[in-house]
Amino acid sequence: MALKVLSVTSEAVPLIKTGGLADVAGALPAALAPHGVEVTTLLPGYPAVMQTLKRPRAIFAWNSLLGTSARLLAGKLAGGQPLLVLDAPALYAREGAPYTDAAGLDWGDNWQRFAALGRAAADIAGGVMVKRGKAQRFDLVHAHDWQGGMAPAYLQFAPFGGDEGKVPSVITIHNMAFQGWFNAEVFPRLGLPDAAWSLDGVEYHGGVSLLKAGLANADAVTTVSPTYAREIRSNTFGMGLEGLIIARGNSVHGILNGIDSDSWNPGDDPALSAAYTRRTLDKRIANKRALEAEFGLDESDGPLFVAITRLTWQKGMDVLPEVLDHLVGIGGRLVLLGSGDPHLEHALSRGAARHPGRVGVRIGYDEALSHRMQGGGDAILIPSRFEPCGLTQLYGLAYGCVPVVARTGGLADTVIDANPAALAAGCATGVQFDGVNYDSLAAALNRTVALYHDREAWERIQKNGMKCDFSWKASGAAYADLYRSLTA
Ligand SMILES: Nc1ncnc2c1ncn2[C@@H]1O[C@H](COP(=O)(O)OP(=O)(O)O[C@H]2O[C@H](CO)[C@@H](O)[C@H](O)[C@H]2O)[C@@H](O)[C@H]1O
Repeated sequence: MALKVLSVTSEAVPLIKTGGLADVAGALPAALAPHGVEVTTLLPGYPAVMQTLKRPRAIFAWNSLLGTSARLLAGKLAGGQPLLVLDAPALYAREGAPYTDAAGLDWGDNWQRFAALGRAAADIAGGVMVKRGKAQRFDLVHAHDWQGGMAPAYLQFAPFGGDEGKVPSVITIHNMAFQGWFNAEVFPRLGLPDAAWSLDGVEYHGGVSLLKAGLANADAVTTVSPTYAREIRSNTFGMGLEGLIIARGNSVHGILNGIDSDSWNPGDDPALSAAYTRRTLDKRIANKRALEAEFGLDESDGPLFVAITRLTWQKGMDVLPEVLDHLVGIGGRLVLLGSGDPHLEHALSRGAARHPGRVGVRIGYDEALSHRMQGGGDAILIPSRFEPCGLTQLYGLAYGCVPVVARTGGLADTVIDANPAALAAGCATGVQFDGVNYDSLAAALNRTVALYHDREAWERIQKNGMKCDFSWKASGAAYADLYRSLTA
């Protein structure tokens, strides 16, 4: 019998995406299926999600889910896997982004929007739905980030059906920086017993943290790379939650993200002008020319850097504008696609205006363009200050767009620096540097440009990256093993 897992997430491709969480939550069902695990995804009913439901079927209704009426709709993901959508119009039927309004401010009722998601998950997993007289329970709940964090807390402190309904849970940290902290006033409205207002419960610094609620109460905690799993034991990366991570000891696991090798395959990618494999790398040049044209850059055989990113401090995007003059000075060019902090958007756009024909910036979000950039750029810049896993370096490896990365988190775990030993052994896949500041990034750019001009070495690096297997094969098996260890 397949193990039935309920994945509780606020994003999943292709339905709704603001970042990497969506890629991972969207890929998990297919990644787990070969291991005898049936993953059902539970998503909030944002307008973007509701629109995709074809003939939605209501399979359950709450009169009051934390004070609001809600229905559960059944649907299917693109791959045919089961999807549940929490249709609670008072919480989700609004214009704007999943977490913020049109002005970019957090929705004031985010505590309720995502506590309701957790409450619904605990009810569903505990068997609130009854089919032919039989409660439809799940074997395990897998919650993601702070938005899913209340599910383990409800399963622990207020399971549906009492102790009978206790279902084991896992929480995955995709980003420790977002902790879902709210004032103490929300506690009485969560429907939890007083015992939950405690060190082992949801209380955190005099308020409620949805992420802490999950970390303290899930049976296992995972994060998305082994290095980040170690880093979050320190205060720099743990961001206040390091003590709890240390206390959870061996229940904390680092499982690397995989990539969806069907959507990210340069040999068969409809977004590219020219498909190619590592055996036909010479065809890549057509994509580079197309990218230059798309961004209005001068045609050149020099290195073309790309960056595809949320524009935030995490991603080191405050350092990139500072280093632009240097990048251009050593013969490089850059095309950037991203959105986020308005100050960073301006700084980068100003940089592009200073270097016409050499630097192109597109502010916005564009999935197909991100593919064209991986397929036409020579190297992808990822100067993150912290990076739980990172996906764009994995896409870069698959596309022969050599990753130039800060040595942190999953970037440290997935890229082999082209140091003399790795070059001699013929196993380098990219460039790593330590510390995110002008000097370190400028030095990494110098090293990359020098490598680029050694055509033989560069091609070797590209091909090594393209040979790497960062599909979900190994990580799917690791999640399945973890689930089984908790349900045995
Ligand atoms: N403007 C744009 N246009 C088109 N596509 C864009 C884009 N900006 C970003 N993207 C895409 O969004 C995704 C971002 O992935 P990252 O791994 O960098 O995640 P992020 O920091 O959002 O997520 C967190 O969760 C993920 C998943 O666990 C971790 O890998 C990561 O380290 C952690 O910070 C990639 O698919 C990228 O191509």
